[in-house]
Amino acid sequence: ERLPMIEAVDRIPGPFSIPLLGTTWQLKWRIEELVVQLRGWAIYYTDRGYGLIRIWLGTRPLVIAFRPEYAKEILESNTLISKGPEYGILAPWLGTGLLTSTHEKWRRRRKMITPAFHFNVLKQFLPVFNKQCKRLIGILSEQELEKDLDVGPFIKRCALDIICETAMGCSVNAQIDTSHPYVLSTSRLTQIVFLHQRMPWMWIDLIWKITGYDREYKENLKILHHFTLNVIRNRRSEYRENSEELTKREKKAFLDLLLEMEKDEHFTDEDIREEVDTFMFEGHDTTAASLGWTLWCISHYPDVQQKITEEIDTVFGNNKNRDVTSDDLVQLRYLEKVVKESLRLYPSVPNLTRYAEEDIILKDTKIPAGVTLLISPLIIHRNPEFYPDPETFNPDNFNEESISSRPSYTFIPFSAGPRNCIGQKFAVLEEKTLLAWFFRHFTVSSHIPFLSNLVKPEVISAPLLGFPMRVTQRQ
Ligand code: HEM
Repeated sequence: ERLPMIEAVDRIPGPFSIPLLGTTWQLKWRIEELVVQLRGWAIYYTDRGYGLIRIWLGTRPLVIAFRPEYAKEILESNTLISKGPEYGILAPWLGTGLLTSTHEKWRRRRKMITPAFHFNVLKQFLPVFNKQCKRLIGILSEQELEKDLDVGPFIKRCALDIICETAMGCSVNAQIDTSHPYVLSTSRLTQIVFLHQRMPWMWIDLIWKITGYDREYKENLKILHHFTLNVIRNRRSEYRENSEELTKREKKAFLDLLLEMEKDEHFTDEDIREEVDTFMFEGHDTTAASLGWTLWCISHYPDVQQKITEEIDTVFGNNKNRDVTSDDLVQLRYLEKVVKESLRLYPSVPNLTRYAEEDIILKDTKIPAGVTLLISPLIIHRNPEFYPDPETFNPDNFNEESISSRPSYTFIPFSAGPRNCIGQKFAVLEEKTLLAWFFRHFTVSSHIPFLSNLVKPEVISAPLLGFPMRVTQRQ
């Protein structure tokens, strides 16, 4: 019964494919070249009037939507809410938490968890943001600043500390203890997940096992789950003993909010663990990548940096060490455009997928059940039809007039529709806070050509060269 599906898929245009290997043999091996190749196809097929192309990953059909109007139709759909099979590798780690669950379970959880991301809740996290960003500034100041510094790992550990404390209410102090087992396992797991997604032969159980990845994956998962479950159990027993006191507590982590929701719905430790692990997974690498790219962009655009520091100095005067407040963040409007523009050029999640569980019609194309639909923010965001000079970093792209001149779904770093990113406000607050600390203390510059730092579209958009730059203390 695969035959009608194969026929329907092959009615969609796409590069030459052969049985079994599909298009895989044509795909560029180096991941950063793959982006260039996909963009090439996007231009070739859109010039010929197509909005969709198909490729075969081995025997798995993938239909790529290059244009915003297709992205809109897919992402707004209330039925296309399941993720593609490449999320399968995340199942042992994240269970069926918010990112990976579907249907009724996802709907119920999404409704329950949404209030935990309300602005008033997020505001409570500012002290955590401030504490960790201040620590980052201290650590950066101690580095040898006479030569280029890769700021990536520093930012990543700061983001990890922030998400750990806001999600679980406890600290792993990754910024100080860089070899904490939880920190090492988290980063190794992300690498292994990507490796699995990228190499179709790893989908064969036997190969996955004999190469040793299966064992390594499980070992790291054990460390990670052990840690999260311990935190949850301790917290839960605190609640049992002293629930009133804790309900009144001002500084609450997401975990506390989940424990409070228990009154309405019984959660097992595992139910809570999958949500906490999901926040941990989704909530730090994404933000760290975005911040790294933002600094990369700024280090190449001194005029933008000038405007940022002027705005920051207007808000903070020369008070370098005062905590950032939510009022400050509202005033940092130019900085917000900078963050958005860097998410345009370098969306942390380069590709999104949905799985067609039944036959559907997209515009006038039949998509048979079994197809994975892929939307690439990375490619949509660099379409010259919507962004005249797409590879130039230009925060003015986010002036009101520019925004209103573009069709919808031309800027989707947080996805859109019912399954959009629940943490987007959290992410922007965190990023602005960190940048407000950073640019009160430092400036950045670079002698490496801007566009030579190609994007590696891994689970997140990783930089080919890291984020090396010259960091200078401000006088
Ligand atoms: C710059 C930072 C971030 C970016 C670019 C980003 C991007 C995204 C994107 C594109 C999706 C949709 C994924 C898909 O459809 O497969 C998503 C979902 C999600 N994000 Fe984020 N994210 C960021 C930060 C965060 C943070 C800080 C949190 C939590 C504190 C978070 C939690 C989630 C969750 C739970 C989902 C799943 C939502 C659902 O399916 O209902 N994200 N994010």
